[in-house]
Amino acid sequence: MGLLIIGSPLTWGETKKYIRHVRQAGIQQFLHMYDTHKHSKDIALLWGDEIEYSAIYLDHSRNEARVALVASDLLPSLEGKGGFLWAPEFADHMIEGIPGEPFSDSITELLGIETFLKNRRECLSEALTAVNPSIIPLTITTFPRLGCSRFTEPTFIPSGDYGKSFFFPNDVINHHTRYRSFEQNIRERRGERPAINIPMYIDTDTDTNYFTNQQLIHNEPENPAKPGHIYMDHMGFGMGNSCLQMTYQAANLDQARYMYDQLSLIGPIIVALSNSSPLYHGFISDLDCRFEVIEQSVDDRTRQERHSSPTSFPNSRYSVIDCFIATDMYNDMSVLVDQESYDTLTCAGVDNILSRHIAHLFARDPLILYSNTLEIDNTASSVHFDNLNSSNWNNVRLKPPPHGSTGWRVEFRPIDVQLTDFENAAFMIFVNLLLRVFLDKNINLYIPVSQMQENFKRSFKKDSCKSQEYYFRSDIFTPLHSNTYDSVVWDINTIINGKEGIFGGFLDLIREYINQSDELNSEQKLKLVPYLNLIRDRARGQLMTGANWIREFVLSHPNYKHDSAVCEQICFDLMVSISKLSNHTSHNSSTQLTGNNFSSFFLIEDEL
Ligand SMILES: Nc1ncnc2c1ncn2[C@@H]1O[C@H](COP(=O)(O)OP(=O)(O)OP(=O)(O)O)[C@@H](O)[C@H]1O
Ligand SMILES: N[C@@H](CCC(=O)O)C(=O)O
Ligand SMILES: N[C@@H](CS)C(=O)O
Repeated sequence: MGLLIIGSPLTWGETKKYIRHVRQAGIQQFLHMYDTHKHSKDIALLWGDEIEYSAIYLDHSRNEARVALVASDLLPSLEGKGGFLWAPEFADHMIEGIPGEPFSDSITELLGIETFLKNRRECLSEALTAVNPSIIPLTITTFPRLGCSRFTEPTFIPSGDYGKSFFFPNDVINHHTRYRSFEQNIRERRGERPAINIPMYIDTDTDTNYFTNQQLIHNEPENPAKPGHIYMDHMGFGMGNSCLQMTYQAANLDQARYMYDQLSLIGPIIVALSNSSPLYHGFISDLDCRFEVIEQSVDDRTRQERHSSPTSFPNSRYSVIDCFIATDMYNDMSVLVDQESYDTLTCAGVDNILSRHIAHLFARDPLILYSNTLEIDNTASSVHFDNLNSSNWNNVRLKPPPHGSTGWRVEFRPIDVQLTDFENAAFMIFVNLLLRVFLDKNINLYIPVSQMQENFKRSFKKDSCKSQEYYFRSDIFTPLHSNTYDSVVWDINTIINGKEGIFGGFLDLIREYINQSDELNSEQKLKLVPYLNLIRDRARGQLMTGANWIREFVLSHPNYKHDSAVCEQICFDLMVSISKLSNHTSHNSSTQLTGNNFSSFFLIEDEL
């Protein structure tokens, strides 16, 4: 959702004049929040999810599926509906669902998450049906034919204006000024339209020059499309994709910093288990995750910054983090900072590591500015801080307490949204329990940042749950400030399910934690099992990820021509199948995406 301000956004030309002002004010706003809350403690582990739903129009008369551009008009009437919060997202077919109030720190509450998600989907479904009975909410990460001809309902044609997309009409963007300004200002700062090139899955009859040979692109002074790649040229190809995010409130600032680092470190493992997005722009890709597509779609760096300048960022503003914030010991990447921000923070008493994190975020330019918030009381507002914090789209985000009773929060952001409520619930439960284990046992997952970044790269690849191995700390029980460490390279199955004599596995730690907790009775413990079995069986390679399932669906479709293309009929059938799956799957009815052996996971009380 991001920071939604009502007002008139400035153009990029105007915004540029205030960059230093925004940085200076943003740092003062951070310092105010920091000073007020640096000693806050014993705050409860509240948490909440964010799911980005897609409104999909199914045209049964033509067997075509399209994205339904309804969000801007629908959202006012959704306010408060069902007790949920509903928010806009970048594209007008996206609607974000958030709990009305954050969930509590009770483990018992986790048992109701799937029902909560089903109710939220049902609530949105009713609202969409009232607009048009042919529109349904799906939790797909990417619409497979995003950017192909007539992919929207109603139909819009790309304008063809200079610098704009050849494929993606700006009418697809949500009407809130935030999103339209992002698209324009990122493009203007960059100096040209985004160029997203994603490796294509190559089959026997694939035309690897499909995009390079397209007439419009071919006429460009320099062909931005790469052979053997799926080419996309608009921010919406990335930010039009959906994820599942979870936000956790920490007991205090130190714990938030620990959570930020550890959640970042487990990111690649959770990504590999949850990948759900192999299709882009009408083609099958060689990736399973949306992350690198979004990374390229919002890359606002100029050509010079991207290619040579040693004083500029090596990556996009949507990226994996470059430094940990609870310790410096594993920070082996050079980190660009805004020096003035860093000096102000350190002079005000913020330690070097946290100062560097904030000054690193502040080395990016603010992208959107509103004339009505330019001059603001820095002790009463965090608008300029949030401007930069919320447009550094990293795999994790530290969120300072804006007001009153809220604590320091950490947002876990890397994973694709799952096709079904059951799977989304499973990942919320798994990450939540794992985080509790980490806090309970002071688990130490640290490896160098460079190895964590390499893990992420591996986790985005095709079939990364089975085909890749990941750097992992060989002893995760070493004290957090111990200065000896060793990393090994393990597969996901070892990390999740363990290997005799080597590592017990994350699920074993969760099992031990649940068995020691007196919060759940035997029956309640059993209810957690199917969710954890999903994780167990994906890690074993016995259950497909969403990405595997989607890829197989396309490859085995009778209309598939071995050319890597996802035609209208395949796309329609896929959307219909996902709709059936998401409406009918419960953990004990599906054989496709869930496990069926519920009994032997936990030690049940009778057996204790
Ligand atoms: N005090 C809290 N502790 C933990 N989670 C919270 C708390 N307050 C809100 N959340 C959760 O944080 C998530 C994001 O909330 P919200 O949309 O209000 O924040 P935001 O800053 O606008 O988000 P984003 O960073 O995604 O733009 C939701 O899941 C919400 O339930
Ligand atoms: N849709 C984006 C996240 C947008 C946001 O920052 O909230 C993603 O899939 O990562
Ligand atoms: N969720 C993103 C989309 S651009 C933001 O608002 O920051």
